[in-house]
Amino acid sequence: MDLHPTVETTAEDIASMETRGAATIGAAAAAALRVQAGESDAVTPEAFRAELRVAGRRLHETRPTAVSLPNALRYVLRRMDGDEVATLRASVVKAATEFEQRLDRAQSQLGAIGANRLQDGDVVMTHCHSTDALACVEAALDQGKHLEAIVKETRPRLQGHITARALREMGVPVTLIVDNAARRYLDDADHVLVGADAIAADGSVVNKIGTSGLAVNARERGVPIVVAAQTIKLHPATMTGHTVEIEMRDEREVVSDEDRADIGDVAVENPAFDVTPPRHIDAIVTESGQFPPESIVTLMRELFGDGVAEPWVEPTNE
Ligand SMILES: O=P(O)(O)OC[C@H]1O[C@H](OP(=O)(O)O)[C@H](O)[C@@H]1O
Repeated sequence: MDLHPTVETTAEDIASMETRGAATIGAAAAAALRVQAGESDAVTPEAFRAELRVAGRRLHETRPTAVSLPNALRYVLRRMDGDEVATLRASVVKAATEFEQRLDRAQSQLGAIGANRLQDGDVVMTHCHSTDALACVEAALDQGKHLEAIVKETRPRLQGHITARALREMGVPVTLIVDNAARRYLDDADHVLVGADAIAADGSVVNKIGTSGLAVNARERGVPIVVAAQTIKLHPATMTGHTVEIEMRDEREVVSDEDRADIGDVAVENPAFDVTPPRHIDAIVTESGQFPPESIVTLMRELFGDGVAEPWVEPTNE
């Protein structure tokens, strides 16, 4: 069975974080399935279905935390339908395209909702780089509000630099700070605005490592913490008690081989994400409205029912 090279390249780019950010990963995975379907030379429907499932599995095994990835694969693979290769192909291509359109639409709807929380003259503190969070800022700017930003650099991968550049391009004055300076600068901030990689049924938010400490400090300083997250970030399996796996990345992201040799024999840990409990979050902004974290489970039930299978398992009841 041949996987299209695009699937392999997409998977490698996701694993290396060349392609990163929860929504972007989901979109890239859907696009890779579209290529696999479009270019497949499978001659039987069974072979075609099997090929798409293998592609889904390859894409899914790249990074474990951002639930947008399995949610995207599930969206596309569950709509794979037909008795012939041609119809199966068309169904996957259609679903992948539809998924990408929904993602874009959801992000702009979410932006408009999030923008209502931001007042003219406000200062937002950001952590990492979130396209959902930036959509809120962009929508507020479109409403004519003036905003400023304090941007945490976000060790070890420095996604704060991406955020700083994006905000500067929007015309927002940016102050870039090291992560350790966050508490000091919280007194100058009106909001902490972050994205999410996964949201659990109890309203816990899994986001870039450092988010939970920032949220605790923000609470203590009285600065509201807002999470901008499309519903694709809702983690359906947490409704039935599953926990979210936290990705552990290579220690060389934290310390170079040279520095490592210099320091000597120590353990280095590099978790990519942490969990912020619902009590430290003021609101989760989605395209369906903004929710106190404790009530997000209602939205999850509405969207997913009582639970879901893995994306590559053929549905039995649809
Ligand atoms: O979907 P959007 O809002 O763009 O990004 C959501 C989240 O994805 C990122 O993870 P990473 O940099 O891929 O590890 C950050 O944790 C960010 O908050």
